[in-house]
Amino acid sequence: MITTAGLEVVRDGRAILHDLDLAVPAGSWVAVIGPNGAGKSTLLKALTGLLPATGKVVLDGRERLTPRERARLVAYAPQNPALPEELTVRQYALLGRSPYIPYLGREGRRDREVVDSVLDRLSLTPFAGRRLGRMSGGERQRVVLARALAQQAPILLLDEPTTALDLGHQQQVLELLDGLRRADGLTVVTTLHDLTVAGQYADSLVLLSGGRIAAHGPPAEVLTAELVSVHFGARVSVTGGPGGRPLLALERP
Ligand SMILES: Nc1ncnc2c1ncn2[C@@H]1O[C@H](COP(=O)(O)OP(=O)(O)OP(=O)(O)O)[C@@H](O)[C@H]1O
Repeated sequence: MITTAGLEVVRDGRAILHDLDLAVPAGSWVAVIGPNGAGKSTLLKALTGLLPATGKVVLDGRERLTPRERARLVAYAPQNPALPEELTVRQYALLGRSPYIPYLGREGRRDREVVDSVLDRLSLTPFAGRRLGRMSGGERQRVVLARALAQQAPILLLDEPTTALDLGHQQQVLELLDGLRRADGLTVVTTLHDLTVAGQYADSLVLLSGGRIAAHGPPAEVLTAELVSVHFGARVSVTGGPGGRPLLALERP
């Protein structure tokens, strides 16, 4: 569903991503992990076409897409988007329907139904009429996700979708994403800082370090104490959890 070949991003004269070759199969969930500054957010932005990059990015077999085609194919939720404070939750989520609304047209019944359903699934219905400037950090993060999900695109690129969420809402969002990809065959790429969570939900992990792929594979192959020590400088113990998926715990030095 997503492939890159020789993907390179240079910003302010400095190479941020180097020669990345990636393949994300349709219907899979790939988590991009790595230390701060490794290039995770940059990779997601390059996949959306938001950043100038060299090399190839092929989405659903296509290298060239109009903005409208791209918006129907890829939904992207950035880490900390600037939100228009005066818009209500519902108005903001409706922006996700823009690729389906004719030029100079208005949203229709189907658009409103999709948005209502997404707000419901993210427990945002009680906030539908509330302005974004009056929402908490975690509530705003769920609204950003609601807009991305309302887009109903087959590829979801989510940058740290759960950082501001409490444990219950983290689980709700992660289970919702997992359910969507199983039911609708969505392809999901997320950056995630919580390595155990990444290993619990993703089919495969891409470990980025210094803008290069340091490891790529199933969670048990990437989440080893050695790789975590080398690339994060952290000491952890790794045990096998349900389904052989690794559980990591910090160890005091
Ligand atoms: N607009 C920019 N101009 C120049 N350099 C940038 C820009 N944005 C990010 N960078 C640099 O690119 C590198 C990768 O940044 P990126 O945000 O992709 O890292 P990340 O892996 O997502 O980090 P984090 O875990 O801290 O979110 C960093 O060294 C950062 O300083």
